Amino acid sequence: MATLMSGPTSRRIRSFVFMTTNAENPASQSCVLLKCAGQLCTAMRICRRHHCLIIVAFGATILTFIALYHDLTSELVGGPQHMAADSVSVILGNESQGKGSTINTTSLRGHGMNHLVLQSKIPAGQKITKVWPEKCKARHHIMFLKTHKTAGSTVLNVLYRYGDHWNLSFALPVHYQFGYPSLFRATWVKGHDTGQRFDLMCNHMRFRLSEVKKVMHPDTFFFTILRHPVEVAASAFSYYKSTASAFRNVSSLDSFMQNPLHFFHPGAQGNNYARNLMWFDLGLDPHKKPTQTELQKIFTSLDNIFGIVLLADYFDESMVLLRHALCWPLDDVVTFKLNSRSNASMAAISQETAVRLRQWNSLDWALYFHFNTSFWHHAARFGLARLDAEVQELRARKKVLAAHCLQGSAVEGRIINDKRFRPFQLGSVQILGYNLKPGLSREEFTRCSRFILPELQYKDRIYVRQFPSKAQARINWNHTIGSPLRRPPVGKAKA
Ligand SMILES: Nc1ncnc2c1ncn2[C@@H]1O[C@H](COP(=O)(O)OS(=O)(=O)O)[C@@H](OP(=O)(O)O)[C@H]1O
Repeated sequence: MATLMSGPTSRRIRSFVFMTTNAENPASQSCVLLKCAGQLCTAMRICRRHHCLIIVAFGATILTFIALYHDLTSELVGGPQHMAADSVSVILGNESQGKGSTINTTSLRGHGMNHLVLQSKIPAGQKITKVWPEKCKARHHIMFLKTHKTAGSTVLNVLYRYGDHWNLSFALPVHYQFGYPSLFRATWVKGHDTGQRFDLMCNHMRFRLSEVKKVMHPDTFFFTILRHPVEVAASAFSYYKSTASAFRNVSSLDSFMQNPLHFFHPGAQGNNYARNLMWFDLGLDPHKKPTQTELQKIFTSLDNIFGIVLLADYFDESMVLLRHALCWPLDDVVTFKLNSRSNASMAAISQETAVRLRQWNSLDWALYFHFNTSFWHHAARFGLARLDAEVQELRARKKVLAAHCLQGSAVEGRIINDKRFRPFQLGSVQILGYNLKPGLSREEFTRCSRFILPELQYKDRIYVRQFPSKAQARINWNHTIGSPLRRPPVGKAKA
């Protein structure tokens, strides 16, 4: 995060000084100088907070001095140090138009190396008009509505890692899930009877706002994720083939869509997975077709509840917008794709079936259409060029992390050596997971494992942290998917 403290000072060298704060260490503030000469900008940490205030107080003269002698100054104020800010966006304006018209995002990263942490080309004829973002505070009160088959497990991993790191409290289900497919009830949250309000909530549920509010803080930020309904239907068909009664006696999605009403009986076991699944998960009535006016009312109400609705189909863009909405560092939304099907488990969808699926899931289609539009409005407000630049940066970091942590790409469960990283398998569909690179140090193994730990294992880990006295009784330590990464020392956990 950065707060602009002072503007340009000289014609030859344009400089900005701004404060940075570090989401990982809010107490550490420092002062960063962004110096642009010609088309090249460099950013560096120049001093700590109190020096920054002095610099700002004395204004342009000192600033220019620093800009010219920044190497020397850097040495004087303590030499190379770890950069506190994680990213700074520079908004560029067209000189002739005067106002900012182009947006460019650059990344300000420290590696504990020398002072040079950012280099960015500024196109000819443009000038810096603003340094972004404005001051913001990382959100720690969050409710993620995890819809089914929409990349929710990957988002969940982001939240688990974040909450784990900051020791935040999670609203966890008393049993396996929050009573799904029934509408959510606050009494299904473990510890609700203590009157505790939780920081994070993110497990599958059928959404009911009034009940969720009972266990969450009043300033909770709500978000969810949707996916193209044809993709959701295809994923749900293979995953819930034996769970949904509508799918059980049909060989393929094509055959199902030839005559869905022959197989589908509303309300029959598991059939929430077979039609308008996202609509259902949002707590809406799948048996009643709303009028246009009712539909608009529903959308307005959802718009008011959810601060952002992500799209699995634009996952990286979603992560960037999310991290800005939450005021989190970019590194916190770096992910590996979790819970994906193997190629062998995927069947091609014919054009004809895709059209039928859209009609069959018309409520999901209406939802997706509405939130796809609002997503891109959100993206446009953020700035498409800025978004694109940050998406590239996110992908680059993902690549570096993968090269560091992973042994190859995602593989079938049976090929995963360490049982703790095997994802839950349902029916005959193959769900992929990862092997970690051999030879990682203990710290690196722990760090890397957080990114690939499947949902159930991570939930158990958090459960152990949050309810140490209950954990041993609840968790089957020898279970292939249930054992946590580090078993608590014998004798510490009480039944
Ligand atoms: N990062 C990213 N980008 C795009 N798509 C992704 C991503 N992560 C997961 N996925 C896909 O999401 C599907 C699994 O969704 P969920 O994790 O929500 O499933 S579940 O309801 O929790 O079982 C599953 O889809 P299918 O492979 O089509 O089944 C995953 O491949």
